[in-house]
Amino acid sequence: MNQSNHLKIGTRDSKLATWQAQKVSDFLTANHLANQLHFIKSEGDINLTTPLYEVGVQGIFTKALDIALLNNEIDIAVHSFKDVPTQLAAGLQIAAILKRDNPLDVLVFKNETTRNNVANAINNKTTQQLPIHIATSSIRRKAQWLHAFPLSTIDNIRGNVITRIEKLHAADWDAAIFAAAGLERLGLTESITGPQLPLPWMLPAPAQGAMVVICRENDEQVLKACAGLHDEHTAICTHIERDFLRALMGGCATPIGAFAAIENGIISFTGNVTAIDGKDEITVIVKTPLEQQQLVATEAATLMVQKGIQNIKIN
Ligand SMILES: NCc1[nH]cc(CCC(=O)O)c1CC(=O)O
Repeated sequence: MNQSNHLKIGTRDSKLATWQAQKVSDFLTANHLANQLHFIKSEGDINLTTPLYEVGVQGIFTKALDIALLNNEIDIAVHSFKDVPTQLAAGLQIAAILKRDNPLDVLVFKNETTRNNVANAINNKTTQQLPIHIATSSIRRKAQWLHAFPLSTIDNIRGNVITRIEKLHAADWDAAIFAAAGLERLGLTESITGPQLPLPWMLPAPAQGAMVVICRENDEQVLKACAGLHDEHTAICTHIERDFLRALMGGCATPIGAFAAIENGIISFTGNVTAIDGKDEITVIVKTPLEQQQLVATEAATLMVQKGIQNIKIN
């Protein structure tokens, strides 16, 4: 069959990336737009041993798909928005930002007893006394975790979501941190992963829980095809979070948390920077009417500077 008129959806071949690409594919199919998935390996998947923050370059998950788009090998790239560098590659644009799923981080435990001990320490505000051994390679998660649980030991863990669950059960860590959205998309409930504990006090990565569709600039066919996937409130919130990140000059490897939500026409934004040793942190909150969305990120970044962000050790 000649498939040259099919829209080609590029994706990494991890289960999560494939699930996300399939969601876009299903939408297009439901709208009678012929499409097919096209699998591409990324540097971020190939090098599994180096902690992400040491890899340094931005966009290790997105670069291979950017190149495939620019070379016309694919027409659409689907990503977790939090993995996309704040500066898109020249010649590319966002076609749609999907309605955000659960933005929280979740701790997955090997056993129930440790989960209960951690939950109790959080409820009773005695986290300062609880030593625990956890795994994450995100310096944002590491920093915020150490701030709450200073007696913890933290090890790096790499690999896709499924690999990390397997590593947790094979190693001697008590728990590992995941994005709830990733677990939920893959149907990884507690019966599969082991006991879970959502961490509402941990401020997510900018754009966590949201998916983005990227295409070539002015590709009217794709822009039109994907318009129905777009969620305006998610777009406003994630743009604020990413503008805040950009204003503080953070890449994917910075201990910066940011989350915005819109309720009754009011944007509530929280931004956080935590030192990598967990000792110092600064949190800012900005609330403005929806009409003033353009001001939020700059105002929050300015507050960060006023509160002394330059004294926080972030690398
Ligand atoms: N760093 C990889 C990554 N990128 C996006 C998600 C989850 C989905 C999302 O946040 O939209 C994950 C897995 C994780 O952090 O556990």
